[in-house]
Amino acid sequence: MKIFSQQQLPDIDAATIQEQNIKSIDLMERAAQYVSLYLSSLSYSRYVIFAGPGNNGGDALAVARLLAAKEGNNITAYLFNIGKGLSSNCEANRNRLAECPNVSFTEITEKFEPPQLSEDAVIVDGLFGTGLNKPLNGGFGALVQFFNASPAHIVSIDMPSGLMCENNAQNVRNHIVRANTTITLGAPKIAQLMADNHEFVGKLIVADIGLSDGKSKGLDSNYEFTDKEDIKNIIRERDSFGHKGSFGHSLLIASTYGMAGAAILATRACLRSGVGKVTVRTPHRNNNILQIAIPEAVLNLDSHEKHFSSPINTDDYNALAIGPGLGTSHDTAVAFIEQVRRTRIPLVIDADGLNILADHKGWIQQIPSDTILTPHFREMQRIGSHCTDSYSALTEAQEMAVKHSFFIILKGHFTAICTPEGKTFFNSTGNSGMATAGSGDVLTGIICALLAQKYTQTEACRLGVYIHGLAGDIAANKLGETSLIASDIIEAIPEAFLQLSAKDAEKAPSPDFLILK
Ligand SMILES: NC(=O)C1=CN([C@@H]2O[C@H](COP(=O)(O)OP(=O)(O)OC[C@H]3O[C@@H](n4cnc5c(N)ncnc54)[C@H](OP(=O)(O)O)[C@@H]3O)[C@@H](O)[C@H]2O)[C@H](O)CC1
Ligand SMILES: [K+]
Repeated sequence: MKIFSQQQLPDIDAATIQEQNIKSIDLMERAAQYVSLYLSSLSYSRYVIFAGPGNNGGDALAVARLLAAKEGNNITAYLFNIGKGLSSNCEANRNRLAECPNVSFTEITEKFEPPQLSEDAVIVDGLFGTGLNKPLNGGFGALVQFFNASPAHIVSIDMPSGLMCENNAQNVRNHIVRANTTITLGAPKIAQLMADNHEFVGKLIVADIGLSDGKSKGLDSNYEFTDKEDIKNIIRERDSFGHKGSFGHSLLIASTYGMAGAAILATRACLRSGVGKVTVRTPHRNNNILQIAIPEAVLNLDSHEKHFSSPINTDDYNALAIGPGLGTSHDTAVAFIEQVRRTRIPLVIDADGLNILADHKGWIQQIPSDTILTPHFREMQRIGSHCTDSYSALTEAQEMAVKHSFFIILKGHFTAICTPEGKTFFNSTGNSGMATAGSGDVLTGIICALLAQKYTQTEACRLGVYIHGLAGDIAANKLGETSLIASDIIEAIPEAFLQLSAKDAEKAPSPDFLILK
């Protein structure tokens, strides 16, 4: 699913109207139908609707009318018409609502007497949507504070009012609605996917209102939201005649003595992700624990007892992941950069690999093109130079990906994959239970397995992040998010692949058919 910027949204509306031969007010009605359907599904009977002067307000007034058509709903609507007048569709919906008998409707042109709002009411926030062009202040700022202080449940239409579509660094945070739920129209907006805006967005629901994909107008976007359909187009069937060699050989360089768990988690995840063979390079003293924990893995022991100290030739391998539990001692850092510099196979750098780069920023220039880096927000802050919030971290990851020809996986609730071509893919799977020790090592193992199977870097990143999140969701469904640990994610990887693989799911249509393997 493509994500369009704020500037592009009016063009998408225009394309939709033209392609489907409808009027813009019909599109508004469609949006309002989705929102009112959702609101009716909540077990509230009192709805207090707040409409602004633009089309977001128009949506809200249409929602008020549609909700009023259902028996038993107690609807109050306020329209704030205090500036330069209303948009034409907002005005049309005001006129339609004025004819509706069972709505208490007030148009505010000057003074507003706020109603009593108790916890059994829903505030429907239709003040401002994607047309917001500066932070809210004055009366609207105070109105937002009134919403946020009330015990009522808040549902925002399209955007929590006051939130900008992309960059909110200069915004006034206490003048942004803190919604319980945001129903966004067509596709998510970039600001809604940023971790530090979660407190405003609440639960994010996307209403598919049948918008154009922009093709007819030649509109493209650098942002995409990866969904199940995209993944089904990426994932390949396994070659039935394949052998161990055809599914690739992954090399993992991981773990100091005392951190063997990182290597174990990454290796297990790698083995569960379809690779033919895995070799782990690790210090001597990790020998016994790794041999016992993962009998399927081959060990390549570093001569040093306790840490990675000397690089190896990677010619016999198809992909390398380096960093989980690796340590950051001087000896290891020197071996790390030597290893990375001489590597000519697809490469993933994670965890302590990123910490070493943070300690030696100049080394970033020496990392080969097409390397995958997997920082979370704090690691991105360490390897970058100017991230202060989620959006600036994303911007810096995008710039770094283009400048150095890297793939940067910025891990978070909506993990973002930034490519050398300037594209950003947001992931749609995963949950907060996955914010647990070792979860990143699992992702690194999965991606290394996919690279060894000759998925391109873009495919391996998108598929790997999706599978990792899906496995986390499957595990959380069984165990709950609170108790989830990294090993549970690995246990659920097979189920995640099963859910995505057409071949694995194929069943004989009747007993008259016998599907040969
Ligand atoms: N395709 C879709 O997704 C559809 C979306 N719909 C809805 O339309 C809105 C966007 O509507 P738009 O009219 O462009 O914008 P808004 O309603 O968000 O706001 C515009 C008005 O707000 C004024 N404004 C902007 N910033 C401020 C501010 N800080 N303080 C006060 N007033 C502000 C602006 O006035 P200006 O003179 O400043 O331009 C406008 O009056 C979208 O979010 C959806 O809800 C369609 O209904 C269906 C299709
Ligand atoms: K809104």
